[in-house]
Amino acid sequence: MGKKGDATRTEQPSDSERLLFGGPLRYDMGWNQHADAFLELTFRAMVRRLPALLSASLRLARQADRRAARIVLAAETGRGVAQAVSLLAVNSALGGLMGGGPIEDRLRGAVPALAVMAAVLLVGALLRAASTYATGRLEPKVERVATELYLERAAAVELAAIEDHAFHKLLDTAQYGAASARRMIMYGTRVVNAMISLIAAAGVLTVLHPLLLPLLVTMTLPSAWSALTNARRRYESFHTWVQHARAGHLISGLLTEPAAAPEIRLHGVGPFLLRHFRAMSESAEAEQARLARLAARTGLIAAAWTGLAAVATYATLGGLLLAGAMSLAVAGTAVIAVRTGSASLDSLVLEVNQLHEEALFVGDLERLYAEAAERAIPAGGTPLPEDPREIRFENVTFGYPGESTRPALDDLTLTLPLGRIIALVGENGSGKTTLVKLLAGLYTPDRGRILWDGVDAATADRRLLAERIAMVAQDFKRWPFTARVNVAVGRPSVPVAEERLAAAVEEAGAEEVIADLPRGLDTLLARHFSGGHELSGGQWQRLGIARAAYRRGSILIVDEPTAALDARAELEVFEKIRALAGTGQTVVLITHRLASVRHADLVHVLEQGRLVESGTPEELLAKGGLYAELYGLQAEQFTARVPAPKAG
Ligand SMILES: Nc1ncnc2c1ncn2[C@@H]1O[C@H](COP(=O)(O)OP(=O)(O)OP(=O)(O)O)[C@@H](O)[C@H]1O
Repeated sequence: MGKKGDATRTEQPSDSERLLFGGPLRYDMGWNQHADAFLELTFRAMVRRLPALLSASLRLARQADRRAARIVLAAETGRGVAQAVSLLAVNSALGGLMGGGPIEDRLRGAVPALAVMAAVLLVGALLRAASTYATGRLEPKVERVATELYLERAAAVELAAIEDHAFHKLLDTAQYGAASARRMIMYGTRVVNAMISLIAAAGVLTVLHPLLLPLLVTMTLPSAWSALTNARRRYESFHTWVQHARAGHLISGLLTEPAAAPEIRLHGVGPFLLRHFRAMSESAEAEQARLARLAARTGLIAAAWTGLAAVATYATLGGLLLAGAMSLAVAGTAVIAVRTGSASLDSLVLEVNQLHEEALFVGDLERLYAEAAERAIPAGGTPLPEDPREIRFENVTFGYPGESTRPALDDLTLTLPLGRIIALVGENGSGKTTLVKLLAGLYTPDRGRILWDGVDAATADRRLLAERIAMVAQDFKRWPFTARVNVAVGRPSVPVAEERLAAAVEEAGAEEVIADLPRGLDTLLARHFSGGHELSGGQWQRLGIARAAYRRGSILIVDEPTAALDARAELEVFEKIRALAGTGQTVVLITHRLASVRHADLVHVLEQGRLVESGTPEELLAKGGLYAELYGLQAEQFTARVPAPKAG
C-alpha cells in the first residue's frame, strides 16, 4: 500500500520538468518489460530463479574464456570445501583442548587439528588468489564479448529496424547489458562461494545438533528481508525517476555543448538552464533522502529482529549445555559455525539479489540479440545481372511506419536506364529521397517490385546490390576521423590506396579543400579533439562527393549535392558529374536547381509519391507541366527586377 502511494507521489513532474519538457518524459528505458519479474522479488522467487541465473553467468564466462571460467569454478568450490574442513578441524581441536588430562597432553593432542587448520587456511588463501586472478581476466572479456555481439547485431539490422521506435528503445536499454554481464560474473562467483560455505556451515551444524540449523536461518531472515525490501524500493524509485535523471543529464550536457554555446552566451541561456538543473537535482536529492530514511528504518527493525534471534540461539545453546545435551567443545564449534553460516547466508541473499538485478539487464541484451537476428539484412540471394540495362520500379508503394496520411511512394512505375544521368525532380516531400533509398536496397517496397533487368531486388543478394551503389546522401555522415578516412571510408573493405584517393579528391573538385587543411589528408576533422579541424558545409559536401567517387560504385546517387555550395562550386560539381556520365557511370541526381538538370538524359518529376511526368529537360519544358512551372518560378527569380530603393 505504502509502496503504491510512494510511486504515485514521485511520478509528479517537477516544475522545471513541466516547463522544459511539457510534463514527465515517459521514455521508460524498458523497465516495464522486467518490472513484473523484479517485483516478484520474494525469497522463494529468487531461489527458484537461482539455477537459471547461475547457468547464464557460467555460459557467458565460458563463451569469453573457458579456461578462466574453469579456474574460477574450481577455486570457489575448493574454498567452500576448505571452509568445511576448517570447521571440522576447529571442532576436533576444541574437543581435544576441553577434554580431560594434563594441559600439555591436551595441547599436544590438538596439534594435528591445528596443523590441518593452518594448511587449510593456506590452501584457502591460494585458491582465493587464483579465483581473484581468473575473475579479473574473465570480467573484461565477458563485457567485451557481449558488447561486440551487441554492436555486430545492431549494425547488421535493416535500416527500418534502426528507425523503428520500439527497436531503438531496446537498443538503448540493452546497452547496459554488457556491463551487467560483467558484474554477473562477479556476483555469480560470490553466490557460488557463499552457497558452498553455507552448505559447509549448515552441514557441520546439523552434525553437531539438529536444532542449530533452524536457529541459523532465523538469525539471517531479518537481513534477507531488509535487503529485499531496500532493493525493491531502489528499483521502484529508479524506475520512476529514470526520466528525471536523463533530463538532468541532458541539461548539464547542454551547458557544455559547443552547438549551444553561442546562444548560451548571447541570450544568457546559461543561468536559466543552471536554475532548472539545480531545481531538478534538488527533487532527485529529496528522493534519495527519502530512500535513505526508509533504509535506515528497515535496517533498525532488522537489527532488532536479528538481536532477538541471536539471544534465542545462544539461550538454546546454553540450555543444551545445562541439560548436558551438548559438550562445551561442541558448543564452541557451534558458535563459530553459526557465525560463519549466518555471514554466508547474509551475503548469499545480498549477492543473489544483485545477481538478479543484473540479470534483468542481461535479459534485455538477450532480447536484443534475438530481435536483431530476426531483423537482420538477409544473407545470400539471387545474383544481379552482370551488366543490367535498366532498373524498373513497377507499381512500387512504400510508407514509413507510423501515422501518415499517404505513403511516401504511391503506386510508382518508372524506369532508370543505366549508363545515363537521370534527374529526380519534385517539391519537398514528393518522395525523391525515399525512391533512391529503395533503389539502394535500404528499404524494401510494401507493394510492387524493383527489377534489375529481370531480377527482383527483393530476392537479390543485398550485399552484392550494395556493392554497386555509391551514395552521397543529403545528410551523409561526417566521420570524426581524418580527411583521408573520410574519403576512403567510401570503400573500407580495401586498403587505403593513395592513387585512388587522389583521383577521387580530384573528381570531386576537393583538392583545394585538402590543400587548405593544416595537415592535408591527415588532418583530423573533429573540433572537439586536440588538433581537430572543422570544415564549412560546402567543404564537407565536396569530401562527401569524393567519398562516393572513391567507392566507384556502378550507380552513383547524389542527393542535393550542391545545396551548400556557392554558385561557382555548384557549376564545377555538375561539370564533374557530367564528365562521370561520359565514362558509362550511371548517375541518379536529386536536385532542386533545375538549371543544373539541363544536362540530364532523363528527368522524372514526382509529386506526392507519384510520377507526374518524365522526359528530357527540353521535352518537359515544351510540355508546360509541373517541371516547366517550377523551372519558370526559378528563372523568374533571376530575371525579376529588383525594386529600386524609395527616393527620399
Ligand atoms: N525516415 C522517415 N520516417 C518517416 N517519414 C519519412 C522519413 N523520411 C521521409 N519521410 C516522409 O516521406 C515523405 C517523402 O520524403 P522524401 O524525403 O522522400 O522527400 P523528398 O522528395 O526527398 O523531399 P526533399 O526535397 O525535402 O528532400 C515525406 O512526407 C516525409 O515526411
